[in-house]
Amino acid sequence: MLTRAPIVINDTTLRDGEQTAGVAFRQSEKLAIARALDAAGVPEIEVGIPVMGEDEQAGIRAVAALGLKARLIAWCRMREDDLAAAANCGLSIVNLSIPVSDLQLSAKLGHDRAWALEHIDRSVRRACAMGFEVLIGGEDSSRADPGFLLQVVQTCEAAGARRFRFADTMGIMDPFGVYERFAAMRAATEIELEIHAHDDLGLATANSLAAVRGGATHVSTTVNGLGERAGNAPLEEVVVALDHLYGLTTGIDKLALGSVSKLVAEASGRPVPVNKSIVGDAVFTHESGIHVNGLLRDRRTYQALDPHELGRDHRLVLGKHSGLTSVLHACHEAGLEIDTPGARRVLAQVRSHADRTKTIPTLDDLKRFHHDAVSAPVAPI
Ligand SMILES: CC(=O)SCCNC(=O)CCNC(=O)[C@H](O)C(C)(C)COP(=O)(O)OP(=O)(O)OC[C@H]1O[C@@H](n2cnc3c(N)ncnc32)[C@H](O)[C@@H]1OP(=O)(O)O
Ligand SMILES: O=C(O)CCC(=O)C(=O)O
Repeated sequence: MLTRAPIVINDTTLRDGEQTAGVAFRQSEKLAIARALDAAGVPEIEVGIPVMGEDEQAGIRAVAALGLKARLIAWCRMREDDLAAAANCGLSIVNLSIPVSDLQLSAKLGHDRAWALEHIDRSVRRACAMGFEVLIGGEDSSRADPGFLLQVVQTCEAAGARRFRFADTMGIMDPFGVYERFAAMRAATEIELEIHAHDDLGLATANSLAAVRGGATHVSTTVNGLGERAGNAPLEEVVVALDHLYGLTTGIDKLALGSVSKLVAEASGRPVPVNKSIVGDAVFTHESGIHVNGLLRDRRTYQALDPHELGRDHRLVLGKHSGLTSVLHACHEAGLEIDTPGARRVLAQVRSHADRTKTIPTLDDLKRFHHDAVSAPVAPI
């Protein structure tokens, strides 16, 4: 367990989440998602990208007009036109993004490290003078020279930025590397540090936790892990893992995670896989005979998380891997009397049903198997 101040979640479903190829939220959906995140206790929401134009700005203004408790952030490139657009949106916090790897600095912007440091200093001061609270996004931080990155963070701090966001833009880091980079930044600066992890190697949540261990105060997330390519660190995973593994609170209501997930799945047109951690439909469903037998004796035998924490419950189903306990239990629950030899006959039918249909038998199926099993002639001794 870590003894620390609450970790602040900066949810970017409405910005990086919407950057998922093919996803576009209507204004009504943006408002509904913002409301749901706020009601769940998400303290920061990255609302959109003002420089995209009037429609995007209108959407951001509409979210701002909701009067939510959450702090709302506009994502900007580190450019004057982006800042001017943000000034049109009624928000007081901007995230100014600048690439910090040599590759992106030179290939995208045609500049070098010295220019970047000067540009950060100038841009932060300008944005502060415009009355914004300034957060800095270090795009491609994971491929930046580690020594240069510390200079970047110190330049942000000296110029008056409140936060530096380390973006593993390409999702190429592992938790050990992330921990080291955050520990080094933490030792070099007092400002807030945020991790923005992508999931290209399936490590976004693990990397976010490693960043927290290394000193991150803030974590970027998206609902259901929506986002560029393989997506971002999923809100639901980060919130539950921080709580379970480190005892760190985020102030987010775990009971709300399921409904927020459904809302975003629908609005994005990206269904949640049934086995998706925390919010997947099947993550508390058990078929295997040994597991069901254990769960019925003591839930802790095969319970990673208490589903009640998420407003859910275990579901025990019959299938190819069931054992006799499962069949006896299912029959009992359905009010069907059966003895052990009868249950063996039901089990044979359950297995054959699973092989043939690749589905979980319904209550009607079970009643039919039961009827066949109890009316089957008893084999002569
Ligand atoms: C890692 C991330 O997620 S970064 C966020 C990415 N999100 C998006 O791109 C979604 C929204 N983007 C858009 O709507 C458009 O790309 C806009 C409005 C930002 C820019 O549109 P356009 O002016 O048509 O530029 P275009 O998309 O062709 O190219 C991007 C420009 O941004 C510049 N740029 C990229 N990152 C930065 C940065 N951090 N700071 C300054 N300039 C940047 C590029 O060099 C390029 O500049 P150029 O037009 O002078 O060549
Ligand atoms: O620079 C930032 O603010 C982060 C941008 C981003 O989404 C990323 O790098 O993946």
